[in-house]
Formats: sequence, structure tokens, C-alpha cells
Amino acid sequence: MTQPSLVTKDLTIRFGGHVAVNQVNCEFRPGELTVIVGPNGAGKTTFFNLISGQLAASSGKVVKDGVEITKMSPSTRARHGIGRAFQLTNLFPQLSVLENIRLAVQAHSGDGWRLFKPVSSYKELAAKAERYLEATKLTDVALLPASALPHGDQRKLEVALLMAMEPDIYMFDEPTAGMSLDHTPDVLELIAEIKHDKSKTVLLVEHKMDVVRALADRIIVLHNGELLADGAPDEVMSSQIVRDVYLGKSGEAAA
Ligand SMILES: Nc1ncnc2c1ncn2[C@@H]1O[C@H](COP(=O)(O)OP(=O)(O)OP(=O)(O)O)[C@@H](O)[C@H]1O
Repeated sequence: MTQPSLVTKDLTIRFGGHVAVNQVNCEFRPGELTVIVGPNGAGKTTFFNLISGQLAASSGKVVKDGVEITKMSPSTRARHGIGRAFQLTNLFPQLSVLENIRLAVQAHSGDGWRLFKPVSSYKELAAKAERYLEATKLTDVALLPASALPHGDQRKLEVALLMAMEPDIYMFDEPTAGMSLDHTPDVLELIAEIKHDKSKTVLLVEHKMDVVRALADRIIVLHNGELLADGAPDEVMSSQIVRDVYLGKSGEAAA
């Protein structure tokens, strides 16, 4: 088995007397897409926030490729390869889609402020930007200002900007939320493509069961902040304890 790229050890956060994430031990590996499910208020987003650094753990650890990142800021974690979608602040609404992607590629390359550099490096950056533009199927709208894009295309642009950061760990929190049905397949296809790159680890918080079924290699279930189940999708979704707390006693999906 490959080494885990990301590990949480007894990861815990308390808000006053409420333990929102309670001693969660989990390992995530490259080439694997894990969907995190659980009822409303189970602690899924809080768990994500603890991994990406938006929240500081009360106790426990987050380890990325053997390096403890628990105390690092979100931006330092991003430099360590943790990429969280749909939380990006580096979108320039007035600039075109392509310019936004080019800037993200340039920022990641660390070349932003170098005045003199070989022309070949510009070509390389431009080629990368084109690649992400194509991968996210935004070629037709490349010259439109980012602000003019419909919601579904904005989400795709956010994925393109995330890809430009070349993270090892991709984190998506309900990637198709609020998206029209015609945009949904594109975003799901994009996530499926990312997961085919066996060097990437993908984490997804999702409520929609059809999305879970389409993408999950593995499912973890949180309930009251605790890790209730962890395993192959069929195994987890058919376990009685999960059916009781997550799907409801009737076995019908709650969300
Ligand atoms: N900043 C905070 N201060 C106090 N309580 C919080 C805070 N953030 C989350 N919580 C509480 O922690 C618990 C877990 O919330 P969280 O948003 O992680 O659940 P979730 O599983 O993502 O739910 P949903 O599916 O509804 O998004 C909830 O009881 C929530 O009220």
C-alpha cells in the first residue's frame, strides 16, 4: 500500500463545551478519492477546516507527507500542497478567464516579480494556462471577464485556478451545490479526471448520493464529530449503523 499523503491523528476541536470533531484518526492516500458524508452538523466542514487551516485544532495533529502542519496558516498549508476549492480569494473579476488562469500559474511558479527571464519560461507558463483552460472546458469563454461567467463556469474557473496551484491534496466541499443540472456533469468529470492522476489525493464533502456513488473510492462517515465508519462505498453504505444514523431508519437518503 502507498504511504499516506495526509494523516489526521486524534484530531479534535471544541467550541465551548461542544466537541465538533472528536479524535478523528484517518489516513488518505494518493490515487484515492474519499467522500466524507454524514448528517447535517456532523462535523464534515469543520473537519475540512481543520485540514486546510481555517480552524485551529484544540488537540491532535494534521500531517502532510510526514510533516506536521497542524499549526501552519492556510496559505502555508497551501504551499505544502493542500488545495481547497471554492475558497479562493485570488480571483480577479475584471480580468478575463485566461488572464486569471495565467496569473495563478505565474504565482505558483514564483516568477511573479522577476523582471528578466527567458522567453521560454513565458511560453511554458502560457502553455500550462492553456492546458488548465482546456481541462476545465473554458476555452469558449477564455476572453470573457471572470465576473461575466455563469455560476457553473465560475466554479470551473475556480477548479482551473486550483489546478494551477498544482496541489497534491484536492479538497472539494459540495462541488455541485447551487449548480444547474447542465453544468454538474462537467464539474464531476473534472474531479474524476483529477482522481485519475494517481499522484493526487482527493477529499470531497458531499450530500448528494448520486455524486457519492459516481466518484467515491472510499467513504468515511462522521456523526456527532466522530468517525463512525470508514471503508469501501458498498460496505459502508450497506452497514446497519450507517443506515440508521445517516440514511434514516427507513433506509432512504436524508439529503
Ligand atoms: N465556529 C463555530 N463556533 C461554534 N460552533 C461551530 C462552529 N463551526 C461549527 N460549529 C458547530 O460544529 C458542528 C459541526 O458543524 P459542521 O458545519 O462542521 O457540520 P457539517 O457536517 O459540515 O454540516 P452540514 O452538512 O450541515 O454542512 C455543528 O454543531 C456546528 O454548529
